[in-house]
Amino acid sequence: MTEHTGRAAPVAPAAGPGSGGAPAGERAAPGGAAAIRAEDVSFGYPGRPVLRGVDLTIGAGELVALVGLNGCGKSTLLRLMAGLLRPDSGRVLLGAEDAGHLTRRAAARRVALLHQTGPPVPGMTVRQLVRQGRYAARGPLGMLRDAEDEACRRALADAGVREWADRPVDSLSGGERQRVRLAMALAQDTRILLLDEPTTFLDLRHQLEVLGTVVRLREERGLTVVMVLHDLAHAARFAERLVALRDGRVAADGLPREVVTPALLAGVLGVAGRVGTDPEGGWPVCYPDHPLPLAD
Ligand SMILES: Nc1ncnc2c1ncn2[C@@H]1O[C@H](COP(=O)(O)OP(=O)(O)OP(=O)(O)O)[C@@H](O)[C@H]1O
Repeated sequence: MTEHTGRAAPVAPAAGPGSGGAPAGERAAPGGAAAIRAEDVSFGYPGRPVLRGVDLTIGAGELVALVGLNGCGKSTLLRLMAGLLRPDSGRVLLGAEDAGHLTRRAAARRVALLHQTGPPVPGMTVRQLVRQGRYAARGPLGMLRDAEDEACRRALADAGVREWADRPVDSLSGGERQRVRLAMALAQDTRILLLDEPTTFLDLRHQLEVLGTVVRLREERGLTVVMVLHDLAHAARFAERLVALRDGRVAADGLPREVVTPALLAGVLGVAGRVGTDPEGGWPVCYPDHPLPLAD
């Protein structure tokens, strides 16, 4: 994995995509293209409504952080964007295509989703697991394409896990496995990357390294990235746009320096606190104080 300086990609509001004064949801995407568009999306599990009328456009090339309390629907929204769930009403478009009409394989050629999975298959090596990320790129008979080995090699290197390629995944620590999951998602080689808590289990150093890698890959390859982060400091620093969900709805959407306020902390994240500005980087810095009772 390439070293990241720690001086994050100040996701240059002035020059970056998504900058400008318009509300983020209405902002024109770079080149005018929307990579993902959720249109009035509602979804629930049996007896449990989760998302209620979500309208959200992610422009091609944007780097967006999705934040919100546990259970507010962040992972569910990513699964809808990945075509793994179908909305009860509304629709999710990937480019011009309705994600709900795509086969799993077709969706996986467009979108890679890093998510928390169950325990690894005993004895399966890192290389074997990362190769599974190539399933959508294979032919219907599972024939390997020439590009497969190269894509896997590149994904192992990008995620910084090449040295573990021949180790069984079940012999790795939680943080090491998390980076292997990132490699598996990168091996899909898609233009859209959805990352559900990509820094879970990682020590601070590796959190910064993984987020730096995401920023770098997005810049180098023009990827569209939506990542769920619980660490608001990281969301504010590494993403150029922050979307907050509350009770299954978009409660805030905009540039981190506009959106990260004491009102967001209190009203959306249930925390009393102050917000300052990093003197060097210019991104917002939160000083959370104490939890607040959650309003219904
Ligand atoms: N497969 C499922 N069946 C039933 N309910 C589910 C299922 N998956 C999630 N839920 C419920 O849907 C709601 C939203 O879950 P989701 O995982 O999208 O939340 P989240 O915002 O990602 O939470 P967290 O921050 O804890 O990961 C929660 O109340 C959860 O219990």
